[in-house]
Amino acid sequence: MSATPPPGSPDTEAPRAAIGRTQTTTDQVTAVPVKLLQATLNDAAVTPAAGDPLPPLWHWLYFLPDATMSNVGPDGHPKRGGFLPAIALERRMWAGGRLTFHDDPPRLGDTITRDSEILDVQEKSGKAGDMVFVTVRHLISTPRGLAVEEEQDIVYIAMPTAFRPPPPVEAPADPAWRDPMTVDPVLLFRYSALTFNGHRIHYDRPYAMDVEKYPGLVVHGPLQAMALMEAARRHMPSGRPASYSFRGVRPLFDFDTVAIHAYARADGGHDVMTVNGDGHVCMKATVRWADS
Ligand SMILES: C/C(=C\C(=O)SCCNC(=O)CCNC(=O)[C@H](O)C(C)(C)COP(=O)(O)OP(=O)(O)OC[C@H]1O[C@@H](n2cnc3c(N)ncnc32)[C@H](O)[C@@H]1OP(=O)(O)O)C(=O)O
Repeated sequence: MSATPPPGSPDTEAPRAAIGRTQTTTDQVTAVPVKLLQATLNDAAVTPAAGDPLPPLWHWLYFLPDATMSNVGPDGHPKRGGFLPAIALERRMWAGGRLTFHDDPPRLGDTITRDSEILDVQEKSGKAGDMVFVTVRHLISTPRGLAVEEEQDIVYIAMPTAFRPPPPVEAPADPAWRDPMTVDPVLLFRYSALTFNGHRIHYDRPYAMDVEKYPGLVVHGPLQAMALMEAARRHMPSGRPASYSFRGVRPLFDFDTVAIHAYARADGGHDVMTVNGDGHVCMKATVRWADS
């Protein structure tokens, strides 16, 4: 385990030396981000009140990165170094995650604590070339105890010279349900603002296209994961998600026509996925329901 270097200082150690590094942060579950995300997701939910439970995944509205402008890197994220290892590969993507939701969620008004640990740093070679996956575990607690266990996978890839999408994965036929999802630059801007995510691929088209070589603005992985979870909850109103896992398979863009497909699983859960206009899966997620 290594001590956390100051933000922006290059990690002189091997990236795997960061494994075991820990960080604890606290925050307050306030109403304004909840109201603004409801509006952003076109959700006509009632005004949030003290004591209301946060829907699953909505803890992503808290514990936001607060790097000063002088500590922001060229991609708009906090400069490399600090808690996360300073990976040299320039292009960062949110690759996936796994969550367990305990019985008593964070509630409006709670002071919440996030205990984070770098669980793994793995160099891999894939179709996109050399990659480094960093897995971070977050344990989210309220005054009543552990509420959410989460593992996040972040991937770093070399800056490409041209956009080379992963091989397409066709969405299976005959979904149990299929909902349209509208994505556009305003949605992406609002989600970036709500999560204080400065990554320029989501709102700065010249940067996204000229520097990272995407064909358009990239839809956030966490936004897709949330949209999939919200769709699953709409269709299963009496279900309580017990666990959730998701993986970004293919980038989704602001110009795409998007649908959310769902497929019932033999274990009582659902596979849900964002599917682009070509019928290709972009994010694939699995929700398992408590008591199913
Ligand atoms: C927020 C935020 C950023 C974002 O939101 S970025 C937008 C959301 N993320 C995406 O759109 C990711 C889309 N996915 C991809 O572009 C590709 O799947 C990816 C991640 C570049 C990998 O593609 P490859 O074709 O190179 O992968 P391979 O099939 O060759 O697999 C090689 C090994 O990597 C493992 N792997 C692949 N994808 C994932 C994944 N999503 N999560 C975890 N692991 C993955 C795969 O299992 C192979 O491993 P082996 O051990 O079997 O070698 C922000 O920055 O904050």
